[in-house]
Amino acid sequence: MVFSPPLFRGPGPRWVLGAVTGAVVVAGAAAAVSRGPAVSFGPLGPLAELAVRRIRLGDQVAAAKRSTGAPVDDPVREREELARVRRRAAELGLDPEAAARFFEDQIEASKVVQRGLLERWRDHPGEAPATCPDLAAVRAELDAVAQRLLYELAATERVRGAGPGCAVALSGARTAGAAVHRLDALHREALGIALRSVCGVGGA
Ligand SMILES: C=C(O[C@@H]1C=C(C(=O)O)C=C[C@H]1O)C(=O)O
Repeated sequence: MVFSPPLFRGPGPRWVLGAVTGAVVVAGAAAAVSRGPAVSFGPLGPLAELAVRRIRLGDQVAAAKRSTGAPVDDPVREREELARVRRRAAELGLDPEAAARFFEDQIEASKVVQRGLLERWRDHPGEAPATCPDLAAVRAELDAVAQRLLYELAATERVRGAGPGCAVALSGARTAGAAVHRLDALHREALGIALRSVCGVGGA
């Protein structure tokens, strides 16, 4: 289910706009939770959904690394991913460097989640997952999500260039994504990092 409010461009005090948007978002998200299916809010909703999906995959990466003892940081893998992002962004008519900066945020968000969870599981071993995901399989999923994120960046170029309208749309999408997926403080922090440059990621 997708809510698609128009971008607000009219005059009027910003706080009224923010309050109304916030109320609509929370009400919409709460209704969606009660009905169960995934929901995305507004024109940037799908992008926020994908960012949440990628952050959630960080949980599985952390579980895999907890079992194997592999470090959170893998600079070689990061470089490979960013090179691929630059290449594919250019194919889609996006600014490769801006797209790479957006993905640096996705990577940072994942590492914040991984470090947070590994610390939590070290201090409370009873909360640690019993299973050990296959890191290669999780990485294949991360790659698939990356491609979808790039498509969304391309599809939302106009919205992301809409100045204050972008900030309003992003706030709604982020709030709805966090509420619908019931993100805890750690994952909300990660979502903030993942989406912080959305309104500044330009096209070619
Ligand atoms: C997700 C991983 O952990 C880190 C985060 C990465 C990412 O978000 O793409 C890539 C490499 C690691 O620095 C991983 O090792 O695959």
